[in-house]
Amino acid sequence: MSQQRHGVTPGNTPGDRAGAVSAFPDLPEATIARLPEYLRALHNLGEGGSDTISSEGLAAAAGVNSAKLRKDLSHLGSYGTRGVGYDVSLLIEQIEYVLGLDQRRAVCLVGLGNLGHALAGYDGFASRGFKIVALFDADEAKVGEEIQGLVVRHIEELGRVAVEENIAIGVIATPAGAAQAVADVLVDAGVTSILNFAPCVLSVPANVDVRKVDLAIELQILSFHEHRKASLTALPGGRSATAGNQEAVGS
Ligand SMILES: NC(=O)c1ccc[n+]([C@@H]2O[C@H](COP(=O)([O-])OP(=O)(O)OC[C@H]3O[C@@H](n4cnc5c(N)ncnc54)[C@H](O)[C@@H]3O)[C@@H](O)[C@H]2O)c1
Repeated sequence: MSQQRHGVTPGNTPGDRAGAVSAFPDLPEATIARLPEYLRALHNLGEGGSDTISSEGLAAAAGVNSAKLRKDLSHLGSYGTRGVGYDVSLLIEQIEYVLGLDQRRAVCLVGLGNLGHALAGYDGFASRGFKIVALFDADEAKVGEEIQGLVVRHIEELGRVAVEENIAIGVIATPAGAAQAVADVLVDAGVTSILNFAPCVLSVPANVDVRKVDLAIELQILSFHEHRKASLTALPGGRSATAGNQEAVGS
């Protein structure tokens, strides 16, 4: 889990223009985790030519329940128009504003092994507003290697490069045993957001946000659901499994 901070940003938010919110909203963690899903669905709808979308339509496109979606969007001061639905481009603007995606954030990646190579080669980050600007590894054999136009630098260069490149987010893809030391280097370099792929808990100061991605945990959660469904169908009278549910990885 991350330690999230959501400060108040005074001023003219898109929500203000819609006449709804007057300050930066303090959002529930679960709502924040769903906003990127809504955004992805809205971009797809917009590209498909939709100007407006009903809450049911957007909920279906995002794979969530429509009551949950309406509640989430009400936190942004977005209620849609009865009989019309939500304005797709306005809602994109509102969500991008709240997620801070109206600013491009520089990202560095530490650990260029199997996972690091895959992440460095993924072009989906740039299209969603994140640019990987620097790659670091501790292995001299990897330093100097070029991946997607970036040269892998030694981890010792991180402090200087983080300042030069104004790095906002550090991604850790090292073995678990090295992750805390890497997190310390990132924190010392002034990086206050970390995405950790290593299977370990990081200790960081209160002003640093950490998000952890662990696909093995997601598989274990699915394993629980498989186990539960099997136990339900095994009940006397053959009760069927409950309706499917979808959650984004990491939410
Ligand atoms: N989150 C997930 O779902 C997921 C999936 C796969 C792997 N992982 C984790 O991601 C991490 C990387 O996995 P991998 O298969 O790419 O490992 P890998 O061994 O192939 O690569 C690790 C890289 O980290 C570098 N490294 C080690 N110590 C370092 C340090 N102090 N500073 C900078 N770089 C350092 C190594 O030189 C190497 O290049 C592991 O912790 C693994 O458990 C997570």
